[in-house]
Amino acid sequence: MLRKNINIGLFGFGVVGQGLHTVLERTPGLRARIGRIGVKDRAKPRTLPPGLFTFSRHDLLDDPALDVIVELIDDADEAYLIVTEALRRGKAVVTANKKMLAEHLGELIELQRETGTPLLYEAAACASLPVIRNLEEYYDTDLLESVEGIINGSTNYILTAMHRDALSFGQALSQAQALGFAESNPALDVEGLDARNKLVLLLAHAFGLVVAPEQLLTLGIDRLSPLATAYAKEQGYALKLVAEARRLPNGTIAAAVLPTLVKPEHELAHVHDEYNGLITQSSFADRQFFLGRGAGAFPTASAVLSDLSALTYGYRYEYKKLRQQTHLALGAAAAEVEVLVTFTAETAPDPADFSRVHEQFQSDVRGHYLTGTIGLEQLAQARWLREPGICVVRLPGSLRAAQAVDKQ
Ligand SMILES: NC(=O)C1=CN([C@@H]2O[C@H](COP(=O)(O)OP(=O)(O)OC[C@H]3O[C@@H](n4cnc5c(N)ncnc54)[C@H](OP(=O)(O)O)[C@@H]3O)[C@@H](O)[C@H]2O)C=CC1
Ligand SMILES: N[C@@H](CC=O)C(=O)O
Repeated sequence: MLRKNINIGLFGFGVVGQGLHTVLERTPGLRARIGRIGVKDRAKPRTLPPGLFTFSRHDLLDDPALDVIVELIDDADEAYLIVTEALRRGKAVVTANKKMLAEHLGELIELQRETGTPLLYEAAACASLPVIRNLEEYYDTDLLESVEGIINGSTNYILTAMHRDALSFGQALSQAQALGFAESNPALDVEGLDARNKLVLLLAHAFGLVVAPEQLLTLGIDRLSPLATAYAKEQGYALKLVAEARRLPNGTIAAAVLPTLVKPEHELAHVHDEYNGLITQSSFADRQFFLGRGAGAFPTASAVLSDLSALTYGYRYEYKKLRQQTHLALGAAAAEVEVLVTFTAETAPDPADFSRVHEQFQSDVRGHYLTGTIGLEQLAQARWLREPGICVVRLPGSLRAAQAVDKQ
Protein backbone atom coordinates (compact mmCIF):
# COMPACT_ATOMS: atom_id res chain seq x y z
CA MET A 1 0.00 0.00 0.00
CA LEU A 2 1.20 3.52 -0.81
CA ARG A 3 1.90 6.09 1.87
CA LYS A 4 -0.80 8.74 2.20
CA ASN A 5 1.08 11.50 0.33
CA ILE A 6 1.56 10.42 -3.28
CA ASN A 7 4.55 11.80 -5.16
CA ILE A 8 3.90 11.52 -8.87
CA GLY A 9 6.38 11.30 -11.70
CA LEU A 10 4.24 12.43 -14.64
CA PHE A 11 5.10 11.63 -18.25
CA GLY A 12 3.28 13.86 -20.74
CA PHE A 13 1.91 17.37 -20.32
CA GLY A 14 -0.52 17.52 -23.23
CA VAL A 15 -4.31 17.41 -23.14
CA VAL A 16 -4.60 14.75 -20.44
CA GLY A 17 -1.41 15.60 -18.51
CA GLN A 18 -2.47 19.23 -18.11
CA GLY A 19 -5.98 18.09 -17.29
CA LEU A 20 -4.58 15.93 -14.50
CA HIS A 21 -2.54 18.81 -13.11
CA THR A 22 -5.67 20.96 -12.81
CA VAL A 23 -7.77 18.12 -11.42
CA LEU A 24 -5.17 17.38 -8.72
CA GLU A 25 -5.02 21.05 -7.74
CA ARG A 26 -8.79 20.95 -7.22
CA THR A 27 -8.71 17.67 -5.27
CA PRO A 28 -6.66 18.43 -2.14
CA GLY A 29 -8.22 15.46 -0.33
CA LEU A 30 -6.06 13.01 -2.27
CA ARG A 31 -2.80 14.63 -1.11
CA ALA A 32 -1.07 13.83 -4.38
CA ARG A 33 1.53 16.17 -5.87
CA ILE A 34 3.35 16.09 -9.18
CA GLY A 35 7.09 15.97 -8.34
CA ARG A 36 8.51 16.00 -11.88
CA ILE A 37 7.19 16.01 -15.45
CA GLY A 38 8.82 14.23 -18.39
CA VAL A 39 8.12 15.76 -21.81
CA LYS A 40 9.72 15.72 -25.27
CA ASP A 41 9.73 19.11 -26.97
CA ARG A 42 12.40 21.43 -25.52
CA ALA A 43 11.07 24.45 -27.43
CA LYS A 44 7.46 24.26 -26.26
CA PRO A 45 6.33 26.99 -23.84
CA ARG A 46 5.08 25.57 -20.51
CA THR A 47 2.54 26.90 -18.05
CA LEU A 48 4.49 25.64 -15.02
CA PRO A 49 8.03 26.50 -13.77
CA PRO A 50 10.71 25.14 -16.15
CA GLY A 51 12.49 23.35 -13.27
CA LEU A 52 9.59 20.93 -13.00
CA PHE A 53 10.19 19.56 -16.51
CA THR A 54 12.79 17.13 -17.78
CA PHE A 55 13.53 15.51 -21.12
CA SER A 56 15.10 12.33 -19.76
CA ARG A 57 12.92 9.49 -18.59
CA HIS A 58 15.66 8.46 -16.13
CA ASP A 59 15.17 11.63 -14.09
CA LEU A 60 11.77 10.26 -13.09
CA LEU A 61 12.45 6.54 -13.06
CA ASP A 62 15.66 6.89 -10.98
CA ASP A 63 14.13 9.23 -8.40
CA PRO A 64 13.24 7.23 -5.25
CA ALA A 65 11.04 10.07 -4.01
CA LEU A 66 8.58 9.50 -6.86
CA ASP A 67 6.43 6.54 -5.86
CA VAL A 68 3.89 6.53 -8.70
CA ILE A 69 4.50 6.96 -12.41
CA VAL A 70 1.60 8.41 -14.37
CA GLU A 71 2.19 7.80 -18.07
CA LEU A 72 0.23 10.14 -20.38
CA ILE A 73 2.29 10.43 -23.55
CA ASP A 74 1.19 9.85 -27.13
CA ASP A 75 4.10 7.59 -28.13
CA ALA A 76 3.18 3.94 -27.47
CA ASP A 77 6.72 2.58 -27.93
CA GLU A 78 8.27 5.02 -25.50
CA ALA A 79 5.35 4.46 -23.12
CA TYR A 80 6.10 0.73 -23.16
CA LEU A 81 9.72 1.40 -22.11
CA ILE A 82 8.61 3.77 -19.35
CA VAL A 83 5.90 1.51 -17.97
CA THR A 84 7.91 -1.73 -17.98
CA GLU A 85 10.95 -0.01 -16.42
CA ALA A 86 8.79 1.61 -13.73
CA LEU A 87 7.16 -1.71 -12.83
CA ARG A 88 10.55 -3.43 -12.65
CA ARG A 89 11.68 -0.72 -10.23
CA GLY A 90 8.62 -1.28 -8.03
CA LYS A 91 6.90 1.99 -8.92
CA ALA A 92 3.13 1.71 -9.26
CA VAL A 93 1.96 2.91 -12.68
CA VAL A 94 -1.20 4.58 -13.96
CA THR A 95 -1.52 4.89 -17.75
CA ALA A 96 -4.12 5.98 -20.32
CA ASN A 97 -2.23 4.51 -23.26
CA LYS A 98 -4.60 1.96 -24.76
CA LYS A 99 -2.40 1.36 -27.83
CA MET A 100 0.58 0.40 -25.68
CA LEU A 101 -1.60 -1.71 -23.37
CA ALA A 102 -3.37 -3.57 -26.18
CA GLU A 103 -0.10 -4.35 -27.94
CA HIS A 104 1.57 -5.74 -24.78
CA LEU A 105 -1.28 -6.77 -22.49
CA GLY A 106 -0.23 -10.39 -21.85
CA GLU A 107 3.33 -9.35 -21.04
CA LEU A 108 2.19 -6.49 -18.79
CA ILE A 109 -0.10 -8.80 -16.83
CA GLU A 110 2.81 -11.18 -16.32
CA LEU A 111 5.12 -8.33 -15.31
CA GLN A 112 2.66 -7.17 -12.66
CA ARG A 113 2.56 -10.70 -11.30
CA GLU A 114 6.38 -11.05 -11.29
CA THR A 115 7.07 -7.67 -9.69
CA GLY A 116 4.00 -7.50 -7.44
CA THR A 117 3.60 -3.91 -8.64
CA PRO A 118 0.22 -2.56 -9.80
CA LEU A 119 -0.56 -1.10 -13.22
CA LEU A 120 -3.95 0.63 -13.44
CA TYR A 121 -5.56 1.99 -16.63
CA GLU A 122 -9.18 2.99 -16.13
CA ALA A 123 -8.68 6.03 -18.43
CA ALA A 124 -7.57 3.78 -21.29
CA ALA A 125 -11.08 2.49 -21.98
CA CYS A 126 -13.98 4.94 -22.35
CA ALA A 127 -12.16 7.74 -20.45
CA SER A 128 -14.51 8.88 -17.66
CA LEU A 129 -16.72 5.77 -17.65
CA PRO A 130 -15.69 3.40 -14.82
CA VAL A 131 -15.77 0.28 -16.96
CA ILE A 132 -12.54 -1.60 -16.26
CA ARG A 133 -12.95 -1.76 -12.51
CA ASN A 134 -16.64 -2.61 -12.84
CA LEU A 135 -15.95 -5.44 -15.27
CA GLU A 136 -13.16 -6.66 -13.01
CA GLU A 137 -14.99 -6.37 -9.67
CA TYR A 138 -18.75 -5.97 -10.00
CA TYR A 139 -19.11 -8.65 -12.68
CA ASP A 140 -16.66 -10.86 -10.86
CA THR A 141 -19.14 -13.69 -10.43
CA ASP A 142 -22.20 -12.66 -12.47
CA LEU A 143 -21.56 -14.29 -15.83
CA LEU A 144 -21.22 -11.69 -18.56
CA GLU A 145 -22.81 -12.51 -21.87
CA SER A 146 -21.80 -9.41 -23.80
CA VAL A 147 -20.26 -5.96 -23.76
CA GLU A 148 -21.26 -3.68 -26.58
CA GLY A 149 -20.90 0.02 -27.13
CA ILE A 150 -19.53 3.23 -28.51
CA ILE A 151 -16.02 3.34 -27.10
CA ASN A 152 -14.32 6.01 -29.20
CA GLY A 153 -15.28 9.61 -28.53
CA SER A 154 -13.78 11.21 -31.64
CA THR A 155 -15.63 9.06 -34.16
CA ASN A 156 -18.88 9.56 -32.27
CA TYR A 157 -18.20 13.30 -32.27
CA ILE A 158 -17.54 13.21 -36.04
CA LEU A 159 -20.64 11.14 -36.85
CA THR A 160 -22.79 13.41 -34.66
CA ALA A 161 -21.42 16.58 -36.25
CA MET A 162 -21.89 15.22 -39.77
CA HIS A 163 -25.44 14.04 -39.15
CA ARG A 164 -26.78 16.75 -36.81
CA ASP A 165 -24.76 19.78 -37.87
CA ALA A 166 -24.18 18.87 -41.55
CA LEU A 167 -20.40 19.26 -41.20
CA SER A 168 -18.08 17.53 -43.65
CA PHE A 169 -15.94 14.64 -42.40
CA GLY A 170 -12.85 16.89 -42.53
CA GLN A 171 -14.49 19.74 -40.63
CA ALA A 172 -15.80 17.40 -37.93
CA LEU A 173 -12.40 15.71 -37.54
CA SER A 174 -10.68 19.11 -37.22
CA GLN A 175 -13.09 20.03 -34.42
CA ALA A 176 -12.46 16.72 -32.63
CA GLN A 177 -8.74 17.44 -32.84
CA ALA A 178 -9.10 21.04 -31.63
CA LEU A 179 -11.14 19.88 -28.63
CA GLY A 180 -8.42 17.38 -27.62
CA PHE A 181 -10.52 14.27 -28.32
CA ALA A 182 -8.57 12.79 -31.22
CA GLU A 183 -5.35 10.82 -31.01
CA SER A 184 -2.20 12.60 -32.24
CA ASN A 185 -2.49 10.26 -35.21
CA PRO A 186 -6.25 10.52 -35.93
CA ALA A 187 -6.09 7.48 -38.22
CA LEU A 188 -6.18 5.49 -34.97
CA ASP A 189 -9.64 6.94 -34.31
CA VAL A 190 -11.23 7.00 -37.75
CA GLU A 191 -9.91 3.58 -38.84
CA GLY A 192 -11.42 2.03 -35.70
CA LEU A 193 -8.01 1.05 -34.26
CA ASP A 194 -8.43 2.99 -31.03
CA ALA A 195 -11.78 1.27 -30.42
CA ARG A 196 -10.12 -2.05 -31.25
CA ASN A 197 -7.38 -1.39 -28.68
CA LYS A 198 -10.01 -0.60 -26.06
CA LEU A 199 -11.94 -3.75 -26.98
CA VAL A 200 -8.77 -5.75 -26.25
CA LEU A 201 -8.87 -4.33 -22.70
CA LEU A 202 -12.60 -5.00 -22.31
CA LEU A 203 -12.15 -8.61 -23.46
CA ALA A 204 -9.50 -9.19 -20.79
CA HIS A 205 -11.57 -7.75 -17.96
CA ALA A 206 -15.00 -8.95 -19.08
CA PHE A 207 -14.12 -12.46 -20.20
CA GLY A 208 -10.53 -13.15 -19.18
CA LEU A 209 -9.49 -13.34 -22.82
CA VAL A 210 -6.18 -11.78 -23.88
CA VAL A 211 -5.95 -11.34 -27.65
CA ALA A 212 -3.69 -9.47 -30.03
CA PRO A 213 -5.44 -6.40 -31.53
CA GLU A 214 -4.97 -7.75 -35.08
CA GLN A 215 -7.17 -10.74 -34.22
CA LEU A 216 -10.25 -8.50 -34.05
CA LEU A 217 -12.12 -7.62 -37.25
CA THR A 218 -12.08 -3.82 -37.35
CA LEU A 219 -13.65 -1.38 -39.77
CA GLY A 220 -13.67 2.35 -39.10
CA ILE A 221 -15.69 5.33 -40.28
CA ASP A 222 -13.12 6.41 -42.87
CA ARG A 223 -14.73 4.47 -45.71
CA LEU A 224 -18.40 5.28 -45.21
CA SER A 225 -20.08 5.82 -48.57
CA PRO A 226 -22.73 8.47 -49.30
CA LEU A 227 -25.07 5.59 -50.18
CA ALA A 228 -24.59 3.93 -46.77
CA THR A 229 -25.23 7.26 -45.04
CA ALA A 230 -28.34 7.86 -47.18
CA TYR A 231 -29.57 4.30 -46.46
CA ALA A 232 -29.24 4.95 -42.71
CA LYS A 233 -31.18 8.20 -43.01
CA GLU A 234 -33.95 6.72 -45.15
CA GLN A 235 -34.43 3.82 -42.74
CA GLY A 236 -34.40 6.15 -39.71
CA TYR A 237 -31.27 4.54 -38.23
CA ALA A 238 -28.38 6.22 -36.44
CA LEU A 239 -24.91 5.37 -37.74
CA LYS A 240 -22.42 4.59 -34.95
CA LEU A 241 -19.04 2.92 -34.57
CA VAL A 242 -19.82 -0.02 -32.29
CA ALA A 243 -17.45 -2.42 -30.57
CA GLU A 244 -18.93 -5.68 -29.40
CA ALA A 245 -17.82 -8.86 -27.64
CA ARG A 246 -20.37 -11.61 -27.16
CA ARG A 247 -20.30 -15.08 -25.65
CA LEU A 248 -21.62 -17.63 -28.14
CA PRO A 249 -23.53 -20.79 -27.20
CA ASN A 250 -20.45 -22.90 -28.01
CA GLY A 251 -18.54 -21.00 -25.30
CA THR A 252 -16.31 -18.98 -27.64
CA ILE A 253 -16.33 -15.19 -27.85
CA ALA A 254 -17.18 -13.26 -31.02
CA ALA A 255 -15.73 -9.74 -31.12
CA ALA A 256 -15.46 -6.96 -33.68
CA VAL A 257 -15.50 -3.20 -34.24
CA LEU A 258 -17.90 -2.21 -37.02
CA PRO A 259 -19.78 0.86 -38.24
CA THR A 260 -23.31 -0.08 -37.28
CA LEU A 261 -26.84 1.04 -38.02
CA VAL A 262 -28.70 1.50 -34.76
CA LYS A 263 -32.47 1.60 -34.35
CA PRO A 264 -33.79 4.85 -32.85
CA GLU A 265 -35.09 3.10 -29.73
CA HIS A 266 -31.67 1.57 -28.94
CA GLU A 267 -29.63 3.18 -26.11
CA LEU A 268 -26.65 3.77 -28.40
CA ALA A 269 -28.72 5.87 -30.82
CA HIS A 270 -28.85 8.53 -28.08
CA VAL A 271 -25.12 8.69 -27.40
CA HIS A 272 -23.94 11.91 -29.04
CA ASP A 273 -20.82 14.04 -29.45
CA GLU A 274 -17.74 12.66 -27.63
CA TYR A 275 -19.85 10.59 -25.25
CA ASN A 276 -19.30 6.85 -24.95
CA GLY A 277 -21.95 4.30 -24.05
CA LEU A 278 -21.36 0.73 -22.98
CA ILE A 279 -24.05 -1.92 -22.52
CA THR A 280 -23.35 -4.99 -20.46
CA GLN A 281 -25.57 -8.05 -20.49
CA SER A 282 -25.13 -10.54 -17.70
CA SER A 283 -26.98 -13.51 -16.30
CA PHE A 284 -28.39 -11.95 -13.15
CA ALA A 285 -27.97 -8.17 -13.36
CA ASP A 286 -29.44 -8.34 -16.89
CA ARG A 287 -28.90 -5.31 -19.11
CA GLN A 288 -26.99 -2.26 -17.86
CA PHE A 289 -25.90 0.91 -19.62
CA PHE A 290 -22.91 3.12 -18.82
CA LEU A 291 -22.95 6.59 -20.35
CA GLY A 292 -20.41 9.39 -20.04
CA ARG A 293 -17.74 11.47 -21.70
CA GLY A 294 -15.35 9.25 -23.62
CA ALA A 295 -12.59 11.76 -24.38
CA GLY A 296 -11.19 15.11 -23.31
CA ALA A 297 -8.88 16.55 -20.68
CA PHE A 298 -10.97 16.48 -17.51
CA PRO A 299 -13.06 13.33 -18.14
CA THR A 300 -9.87 11.39 -18.85
CA ALA A 301 -8.01 12.96 -15.93
CA SER A 302 -10.90 12.01 -13.64
CA ALA A 303 -10.28 8.33 -14.42
CA VAL A 304 -6.54 8.78 -13.75
CA LEU A 305 -7.45 10.46 -10.46
CA SER A 306 -9.65 7.52 -9.53
CA ASP A 307 -6.78 5.12 -10.23
CA LEU A 308 -4.44 7.20 -8.05
CA SER A 309 -6.96 7.07 -5.26
CA ALA A 310 -7.36 3.30 -5.74
CA LEU A 311 -3.60 2.86 -5.35
CA THR A 312 -3.75 4.48 -1.90
CA TYR A 313 -5.92 1.62 -0.64
CA GLY A 314 -3.76 -1.05 -2.26
CA TYR A 315 -5.98 -1.78 -5.23
CA ARG A 316 -4.66 -3.82 -8.15
CA TYR A 317 -6.29 -5.79 -10.93
CA GLU A 318 -6.40 -9.45 -10.08
CA TYR A 319 -7.44 -10.54 -13.60
CA LYS A 320 -9.71 -13.04 -11.88
CA LYS A 321 -11.47 -14.16 -15.05
CA LEU A 322 -8.15 -14.75 -16.74
CA ARG A 323 -7.24 -17.14 -13.96
CA GLN A 324 -10.70 -18.79 -14.08
CA GLN A 325 -10.91 -19.26 -17.85
CA THR A 326 -8.49 -21.74 -19.30
CA HIS A 327 -10.13 -22.71 -22.57
CA LEU A 328 -11.78 -19.52 -23.73
CA ALA A 329 -11.01 -18.44 -27.30
CA LEU A 330 -12.20 -16.08 -29.99
CA GLY A 331 -14.83 -17.76 -32.13
CA ALA A 332 -15.21 -15.77 -35.35
CA ALA A 333 -15.88 -19.01 -37.24
CA ALA A 334 -18.96 -19.64 -35.11
CA ALA A 335 -20.44 -16.13 -35.49
CA GLU A 336 -22.37 -14.30 -38.17
CA VAL A 337 -23.52 -10.76 -38.75
CA GLU A 338 -26.00 -8.97 -41.00
CA VAL A 339 -24.48 -6.29 -43.19
CA LEU A 340 -25.16 -3.65 -45.79
CA VAL A 341 -22.43 -3.55 -48.44
CA THR A 342 -22.36 -0.61 -50.84
CA PHE A 343 -20.16 -0.86 -53.92
CA THR A 344 -19.42 0.52 -57.36
CA ALA A 345 -19.53 -0.90 -60.85
CA GLU A 346 -15.77 -1.64 -60.59
CA THR A 347 -15.81 -3.52 -57.28
CA ALA A 348 -18.45 -5.82 -55.88
CA PRO A 349 -18.74 -8.24 -52.98
CA ASP A 350 -18.92 -11.92 -53.87
CA PRO A 351 -22.48 -13.12 -53.06
CA ALA A 352 -21.04 -16.62 -52.56
CA ASP A 353 -19.37 -15.37 -49.36
CA PHE A 354 -22.81 -14.74 -47.83
CA SER A 355 -24.90 -17.40 -46.15
CA ARG A 356 -28.02 -15.42 -47.16
CA VAL A 357 -28.46 -12.42 -49.46
CA HIS A 358 -31.58 -10.47 -48.49
CA GLU A 359 -31.72 -7.60 -50.93
CA GLN A 360 -29.80 -6.34 -53.97
CA PHE A 361 -30.07 -2.82 -55.33
CA GLN A 362 -28.41 -1.40 -58.43
CA SER A 363 -28.52 2.20 -59.64
CA ASP A 364 -26.12 3.94 -61.98
CA VAL A 365 -26.99 7.17 -60.21
CA ARG A 366 -26.98 6.20 -56.50
CA GLY A 367 -24.60 3.22 -56.59
CA HIS A 368 -25.15 -0.41 -55.70
CA TYR A 369 -25.77 -2.27 -52.48
CA LEU A 370 -26.68 -5.63 -51.11
CA THR A 371 -27.78 -6.67 -47.67
CA GLY A 372 -27.14 -10.13 -46.33
CA THR A 373 -25.90 -12.44 -43.60
CA ILE A 374 -22.22 -13.37 -43.55
CA GLY A 375 -19.98 -15.32 -41.19
CA LEU A 376 -17.67 -13.07 -39.18
CA GLU A 377 -14.68 -15.06 -40.37
CA GLN A 378 -15.85 -14.97 -44.01
CA LEU A 379 -16.23 -11.20 -43.74
CA ALA A 380 -12.78 -10.77 -42.18
CA GLN A 381 -11.21 -12.83 -44.95
CA ALA A 382 -13.28 -11.55 -47.89
CA ARG A 383 -10.89 -10.39 -50.64
CA TRP A 384 -13.23 -7.52 -51.50
CA LEU A 385 -13.54 -6.18 -47.92
CA ARG A 386 -10.89 -3.47 -48.14
CA GLU A 387 -11.07 -2.76 -51.86
CA PRO A 388 -11.64 0.89 -52.84
CA GLY A 389 -15.31 1.62 -53.41
CA ILE A 390 -16.52 -1.01 -50.93
CA CYS A 391 -18.23 0.08 -47.72
CA VAL A 392 -19.47 -2.39 -45.11
CA VAL A 393 -21.88 -1.36 -42.37
CA ARG A 394 -23.53 -3.69 -39.90
CA LEU A 395 -27.33 -3.75 -39.96
CA PRO A 396 -29.16 -3.40 -36.62
CA GLY A 397 -28.62 -6.46 -34.44
CA SER A 398 -25.88 -8.21 -32.54
CA LEU A 399 -23.15 -10.61 -33.46
CA ARG A 400 -24.77 -14.03 -33.11
CA ALA A 401 -24.12 -17.72 -33.47
CA ALA A 402 -23.96 -18.77 -37.12
CA GLN A 403 -26.99 -20.75 -38.26
CA ALA A 404 -26.52 -23.67 -40.62
CA VAL A 405 -27.89 -22.76 -44.06
CA ASP A 406 -28.73 -25.02 -46.94
CA LYS A 407 -27.81 -22.92 -49.98
CA GLN A 408 -29.49 -25.35 -52.45
N1 LIG B 1 -7.10 13.04 -25.26
C1 LIG B 1 -7.98 12.19 -24.77
O1 LIG B 1 -9.21 12.45 -24.70
C2 LIG B 1 -7.52 10.87 -24.28
C3 LIG B 1 -6.22 10.44 -24.43
N2 LIG B 1 -5.84 9.22 -23.97
C4 LIG B 1 -4.46 8.79 -24.09
O2 LIG B 1 -3.66 9.61 -23.24
C5 LIG B 1 -2.35 9.76 -23.79
C6 LIG B 1 -2.03 11.25 -23.94
O3 LIG B 1 -2.96 11.82 -24.82
P1 LIG B 1 -3.05 13.41 -25.01
O4 LIG B 1 -2.81 14.09 -23.73
O5 LIG B 1 -4.33 13.64 -25.72
O6 LIG B 1 -1.84 13.67 -26.00
P2 LIG B 1 -1.13 15.06 -26.35
O7 LIG B 1 -0.64 14.93 -27.74
O8 LIG B 1 -2.00 16.20 -26.00
O9 LIG B 1 0.13 15.10 -25.37
C7 LIG B 1 1.16 14.18 -25.50
C8 LIG B 1 2.24 14.48 -24.50
O10 LIG B 1 3.19 13.42 -24.58
C9 LIG B 1 4.49 14.00 -24.57
N3 LIG B 1 5.43 13.08 -25.23
C10 LIG B 1 5.34 12.55 -26.47
N4 LIG B 1 6.40 11.73 -26.69
C11 LIG B 1 7.15 11.77 -25.57
C12 LIG B 1 8.37 11.16 -25.20
N5 LIG B 1 9.02 10.33 -26.02
N6 LIG B 1 8.85 11.41 -23.96
C13 LIG B 1 8.21 12.25 -23.11
N7 LIG B 1 7.05 12.86 -23.41
C14 LIG B 1 6.54 12.63 -24.64
C15 LIG B 1 4.34 15.31 -25.30
O11 LIG B 1 5.43 16.13 -24.96
P3 LIG B 1 5.57 17.65 -25.44
O12 LIG B 1 4.64 18.42 -24.53
O13 LIG B 1 6.99 17.98 -25.21
O14 LIG B 1 5.15 17.69 -26.88
C16 LIG B 1 3.00 15.79 -24.76
O15 LIG B 1 3.18 16.48 -23.55
C17 LIG B 1 -2.36 8.99 -25.11
O16 LIG B 1 -1.90 7.68 -24.89
C18 LIG B 1 -3.85 8.93 -25.47
O17 LIG B 1 -4.17 7.83 -26.27
C19 LIG B 1 -6.72 8.38 -23.31
C20 LIG B 1 -8.01 8.74 -23.13
C21 LIG B 1 -8.54 10.00 -23.63
N1 LIG C 1 -9.07 9.46 -29.17
C1 LIG C 1 -9.79 8.82 -28.13
C2 LIG C 1 -9.51 9.47 -26.82
C3 LIG C 1 -10.02 8.71 -25.68
O1 LIG C 1 -9.77 7.55 -25.51
C4 LIG C 1 -11.28 8.89 -28.41
O2 LIG C 1 -11.65 9.73 -29.21
O3 LIG C 1 -12.03 8.10 -27.82
